[in-house]
Amino acid sequence: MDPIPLFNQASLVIQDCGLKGRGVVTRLQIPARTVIDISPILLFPTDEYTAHGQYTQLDHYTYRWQGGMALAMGLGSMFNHSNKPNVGFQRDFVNKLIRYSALRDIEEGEELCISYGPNLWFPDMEDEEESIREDKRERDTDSGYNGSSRDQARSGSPVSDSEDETAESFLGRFTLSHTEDEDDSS
Ligand SMILES: C[S@@+](CC[C@H](N)C(=O)[O-])C[C@H]1O[C@@H](n2cnc3c(N)ncnc32)[C@H](O)[C@@H]1O
Repeated sequence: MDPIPLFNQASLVIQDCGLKGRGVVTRLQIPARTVIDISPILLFPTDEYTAHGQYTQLDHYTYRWQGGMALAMGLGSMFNHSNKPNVGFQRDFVNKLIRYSALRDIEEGEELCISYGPNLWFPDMEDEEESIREDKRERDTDSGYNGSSRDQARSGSPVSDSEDETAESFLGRFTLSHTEDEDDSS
């Protein structure tokens, strides 16, 4: 798939991110704390989601929300997961939207990832991809090539925690049963 530029965010593209499927990549540097996107959400009430949504593709995309599960309309549904996210998000229950912002300076060519939290419902391919990149770097170094800017950016240091909410609130099928307890207690 050729990278698809986004009209409202000229520096961002949706592109094939290998084993993770499609993802969001920036073509320009993004300073820390920049608001990257504001996605309105579509709310699925708990009873509807429990009866139907959780058995569908929606379950790969929905966020935990007050009163149910929410689908982020726009970029919010396209961020892949990383254990070292460079994007944080905050849910705005009143206005029914999610704000995404840069947790650190992000380099040109980096994929923008959030954290889905500890309970993933798929094998995390980030490590796999990193080892593939590492192998490639070793081969390229042997051949005198120094690697692309993206390769270098992706091997950077871990991201520090942010006051932004991380994706303990991003839910997949295996964490659904915790939803209401956690929401009720907050
Ligand atoms: C919200 S979607 C992200 C967009 C998705 N890649 C796509 O092409 O539509 C979440 C899904 O992306 C994939 N995904 C996200 N992060 C991943 C990762 N680190 N490793 C493997 N798969 C990942 C999983 O299939 C997950 O269910």
